[in-house]
Amino acid sequence: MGADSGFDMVPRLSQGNQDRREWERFLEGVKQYYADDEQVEVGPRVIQFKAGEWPSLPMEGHKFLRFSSKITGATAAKTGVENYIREVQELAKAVFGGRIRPWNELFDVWGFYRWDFVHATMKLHNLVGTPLESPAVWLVLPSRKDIATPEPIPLTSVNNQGNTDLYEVMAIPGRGKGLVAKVDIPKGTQIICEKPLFTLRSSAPPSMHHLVAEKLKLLPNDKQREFLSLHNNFPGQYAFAGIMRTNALPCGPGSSVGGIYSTICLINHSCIPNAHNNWNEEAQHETIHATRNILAGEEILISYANEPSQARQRKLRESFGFQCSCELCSQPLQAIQASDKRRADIEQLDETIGNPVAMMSSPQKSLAACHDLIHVLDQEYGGTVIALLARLYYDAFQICVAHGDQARASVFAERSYMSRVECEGEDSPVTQKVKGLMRDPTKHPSFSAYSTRWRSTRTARPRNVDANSFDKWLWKLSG
Ligand SMILES: C[S@@+](CC[C@H](N)C(=O)[O-])C[C@H]1O[C@@H](n2cnc3c(N)ncnc32)[C@H](O)[C@@H]1O
Repeated sequence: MGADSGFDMVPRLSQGNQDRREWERFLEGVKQYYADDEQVEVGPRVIQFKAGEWPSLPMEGHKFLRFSSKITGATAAKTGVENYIREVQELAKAVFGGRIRPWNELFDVWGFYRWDFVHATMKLHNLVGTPLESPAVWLVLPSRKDIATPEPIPLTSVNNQGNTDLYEVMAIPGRGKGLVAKVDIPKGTQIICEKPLFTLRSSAPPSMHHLVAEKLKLLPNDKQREFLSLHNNFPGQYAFAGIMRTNALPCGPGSSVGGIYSTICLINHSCIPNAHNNWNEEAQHETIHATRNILAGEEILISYANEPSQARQRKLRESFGFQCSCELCSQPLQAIQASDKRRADIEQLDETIGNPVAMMSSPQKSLAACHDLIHVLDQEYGGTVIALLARLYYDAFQICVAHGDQARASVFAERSYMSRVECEGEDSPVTQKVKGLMRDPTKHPSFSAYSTRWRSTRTARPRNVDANSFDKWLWKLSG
């Protein structure tokens, strides 16, 4: 018997340079502090607490989540475990400040992370002892790769606007406020669905300021306050226009109409996002979906810009007024250059795919460019760019449909549909449109518009073949 106490790290450590440096500084602090204490050993990759059955745990490349101990009267007194917790907590606070959240179940102060999630993570690392039985001090350090293995924590309710079961608003070092996942959020989950406070077409600051004032007059007081509390990177004479410029999200790709949202506008940018925002024109609302599994304690991040780093940074600076400090932008120069090369390749392949003359005269080359693009996208974004994949599969659909190939067209439409469901939801008008084309590609206006050289029926796809052979057929690969 006994109660647990400790502290959590919220948001959890990222793989970014600043977090790595702070983690190193924290470890160095622990090392120096316990230099004369034989019970504690801090190696380059391990903190080992030797008293009782305290475990030693690997750290490199992992993310710090929880440090805790079970307090049992006699054992606690014998091992002095409470002192260790308090001391390490102070050392952590000195480096990580407000990210360190102390808790003590004895006094009904609960941790940020749920125990079932923490236990699942510990099991993955084969940690010795069990936190429920031994007077142990634990550092729980899950890595990104662990995410597929723990049982996802059931989501208790539908995730509409105002339901904060999935996330909470928190201060994020260097980025103002942000949204942080409270539980593991599986890929494809709709995290938020929100109606805008208002939408407005973009215009020059003086007129924008005036138009926003008109919109605000129509809102109730609490909604006016929500707008006024949003961040402004362009303070000055036209403050309302500054808030719009900092926060508005386009109502659809490339739209000059922007929407303002009380919650969604608190989501920060990452050049490698883990979530996707989408405007549903029919329902007139914006949704946020997880584009990969997001761990409890991770910040929820969307992308405001996708270009190679120089163009991207310029856009973020000039259009949105900030210098990006995301995981990618805080990588060493060499890694950023490698990413730039991939993003330039992505742009180049996009151009090739979108070239109508090539699509008409040499569709096989256009299809090959789609195939190449999948690999570059995967290398750059690690499978988190469902929205880009949805578009890519739709491009491949268009190439096939324009040459009368219903079999391939319906497979590509199916893939595009599945990606759309994951990043926009079943009820998105675009998802529904692609679903219709998946069932009957001939409904597309450019069916057989360029030629019938690839003519096939919808059911002519190969059956009972392995994935490799199917892919060879689908992409018209030789060999
Ligand atoms: C739409 S707001 C997001 C919420 C905002 N952090 C807040 O406190 O209200 C966009 C602003 O957040 C900050 N921000 C977002 N992503 C960032 C990033 N990757 N690096 C640095 N600042 C960021 C910038 O100040 C940006 O103008």
